[in-house]
Amino acid sequence: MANLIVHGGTPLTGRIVPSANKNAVLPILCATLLSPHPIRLLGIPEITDVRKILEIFRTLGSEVKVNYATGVLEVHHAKTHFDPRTHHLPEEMRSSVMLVPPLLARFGVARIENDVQGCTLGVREIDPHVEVMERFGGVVERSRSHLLIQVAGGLKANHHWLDYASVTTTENFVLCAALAEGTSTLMNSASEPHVQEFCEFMRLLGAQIEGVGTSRLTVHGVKSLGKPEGVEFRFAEDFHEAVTFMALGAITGGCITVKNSAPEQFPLIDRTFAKFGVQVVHQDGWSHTVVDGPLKVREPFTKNILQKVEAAPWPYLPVDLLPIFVALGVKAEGSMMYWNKVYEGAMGWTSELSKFGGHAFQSDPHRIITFGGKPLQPAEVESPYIIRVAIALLMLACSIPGKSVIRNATPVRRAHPRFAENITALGAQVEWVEGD
Ligand SMILES: CC(=O)N[C@H]1[C@@H](OP(=O)(O)OP(=O)(O)OC[C@H]2O[C@@H](n3ccc(=O)[nH]c3=O)[C@H](O)[C@@H]2O)O[C@H](CO)[C@@H](O)[C@@H]1O
Ligand SMILES: C=C(OP(=O)(O)O)C(=O)O
Repeated sequence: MANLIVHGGTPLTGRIVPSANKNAVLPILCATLLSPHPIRLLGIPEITDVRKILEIFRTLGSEVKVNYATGVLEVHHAKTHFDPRTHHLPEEMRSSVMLVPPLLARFGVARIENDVQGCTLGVREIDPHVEVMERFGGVVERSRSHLLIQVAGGLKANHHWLDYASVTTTENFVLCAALAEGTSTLMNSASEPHVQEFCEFMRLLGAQIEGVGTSRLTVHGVKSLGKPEGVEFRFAEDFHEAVTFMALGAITGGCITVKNSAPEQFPLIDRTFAKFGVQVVHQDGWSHTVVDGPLKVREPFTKNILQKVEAAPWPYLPVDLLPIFVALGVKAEGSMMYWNKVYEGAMGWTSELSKFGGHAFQSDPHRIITFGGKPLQPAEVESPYIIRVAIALLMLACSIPGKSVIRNATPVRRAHPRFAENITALGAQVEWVEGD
């Protein structure tokens, strides 16, 4: 685990181009395994989860050439092989589960370890994924350490309706359906920007997908994916990172301008910023915040209710962004309620906020209330294993004059390449210290 040491109190200001969205990059990397032809990806971020997937590709015999300085990845799964007795998919990241469909499509067998984990946000279900595999003809065998999934005679198209709009289950459905025999439909599919970006990449490979961005996806199976001469795809900017940089500017009293090619995805995000007195301006492919005086929660017109931020599957505000707004709420004068409708274990870090002098109250597993604008002091805090909670704690540390320590900030490296370097260039004094 590594710690971040922060000397806060400097307004962060400048321009920055966000990196690619981890949650688009990971399913796209998994999708490359569906094709035996060369694939070139531009803008690949140097993050832990990418390294782990590339490592497994190399172990499987794929050709992988990556240059993180230029952001170019060339991957070619021509001589790839898979043996469930010796090849184990990485356990420390959720997206391992999206390697299963390509393995089933190409080798008829896949194995997934029992303990596949991601951020500690609560129960991360595996059942919806297993159900999808079974619907496509997978036969699942459970053992003490893993699940073995086999399919005889190719994947078979089907119609399925998810219990909830799960991001990676939707991506797994599309990964299975792309090469399945026949037409498949999925109801209650997820439609997050990263799901849409993943579907765009699948289309570039030749997948026939209708309904991208909606809750009903139709996929007409094709015989093969990719092109012998190769395909090239450039990742879009990560909206999580764009929001993070803008919020860092606003909380420190500075102004960070971020490249943003998709402002049409932002109306609800902009309205959420506005609840804290932060205006977002989108202009000529760039976005920045404008703050008039200290941050202040906007009073609702309805009497006797709390102002609130509700997070749920897209097109709601994404749950992964909630901690960023909690940091703003601790700083802003006034009260705000945050409602995480997805995870039951994502809000249990109010005690860390209180170490800064912040006042936050956890009302139930899904909700907290911030009573912001209290005097804050630097502190040594401990991040749970949740990417943007580590960042929310860092945001507060950057806004408070003096030295703070964010212990166990390592999850930041799962999603945001060169994060400390990037914010240093914007005026922050922050460094990594490898810890116990
Ligand atoms: C690699 C990747 O892309 N990870 C993202 C993906 O994870 P992931 O695809 O694992 O998240 P899901 O969309 O499946 O939802 C996560 C969990 O929430 C619960 N649930 C969710 C919705 C709902 O209506 N009811 C319900 O019970 C389930 O227990 C589920 O396990 O989407 C999450 C939700 O946007 C994000 O936090 C993760 O960053
Ligand atoms: C929860 C996250 O990721 P994962 O699903 O990979 O744990 C995240 O990106 O915030």
